[in-house]
Amino acid sequence: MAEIILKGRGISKSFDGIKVLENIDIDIPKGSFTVIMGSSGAGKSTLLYALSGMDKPNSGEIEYKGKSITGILEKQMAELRSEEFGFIFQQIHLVSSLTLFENVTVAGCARKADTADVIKRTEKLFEKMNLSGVRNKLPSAVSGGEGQRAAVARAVIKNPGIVFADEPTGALNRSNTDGVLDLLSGIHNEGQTVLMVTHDMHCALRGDRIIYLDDGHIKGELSLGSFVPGDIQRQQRLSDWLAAQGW
Ligand SMILES: Nc1ncnc2c1ncn2[C@@H]1O[C@H](COP(=O)(O)OP(=O)(O)OP(=O)(O)O)[C@@H](O)[C@H]1O
Repeated sequence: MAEIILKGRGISKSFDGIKVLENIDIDIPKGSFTVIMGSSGAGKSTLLYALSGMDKPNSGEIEYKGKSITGILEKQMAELRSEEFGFIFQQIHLVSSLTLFENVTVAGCARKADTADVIKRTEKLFEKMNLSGVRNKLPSAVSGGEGQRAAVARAVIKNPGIVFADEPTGALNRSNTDGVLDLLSGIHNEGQTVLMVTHDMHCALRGDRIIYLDDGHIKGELSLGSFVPGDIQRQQRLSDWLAAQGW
């Protein structure tokens, strides 16, 4: 059985006295591509933020690589997020005054990083992500798809333990969406653990495991196996399963 890289137990979260997450238990196996689905307002992003240490749950325990991260100081949590976690959001948060290439190398040059190695790895990522031609452009001068592909490069430059993606294609058209999804499938095939929130079935098909959140609870879980482009049966399985969840 795969190692559990991230574990949540009894996670609850309320906003203004309204329960959004209620006693959630969740395991993220190393190397998995887990997708959290559910209707709007089900608590998907709240769960992702709690698991990634971006927001604190009201109660519950979270373990990363076997160690509790629940009670750690904010400074240590910030270090953990910076060193071990990669993030991709719907809105592309690149530094507007830096080129795409600089955005990625700056993120990669954390403590103890070898600058020459970071530059070499960024060049490789840019080649793989079809970004070499726009590497010296500012974020404002590239397309949404190019910007989001650079954001994926930035998320993986430090070889994070987990990449957290919150609706990473929510602001993109279909062709740019597929470009970003192909990158996510690519990094997953290379062994990267990915945890993605989406409300889009087309995106969810990339996951090997789907969790359905409903009214603050995990209602169901589907094991989908590896993604194969154009697999009609996979689409049907997911679609039938989502319908059974009340999607
Ligand atoms: N910071 C906050 N303050 C108050 N309420 C919040 C906050 N963040 C989330 N909520 C509320 O918690 C509920 C769950 O929000 P969340 O963003 O986790 O849902 P979601 O499933 O990701 O929805 P969507 O698919 O629409 O993004 C919603 O009712 C939302 O309004």
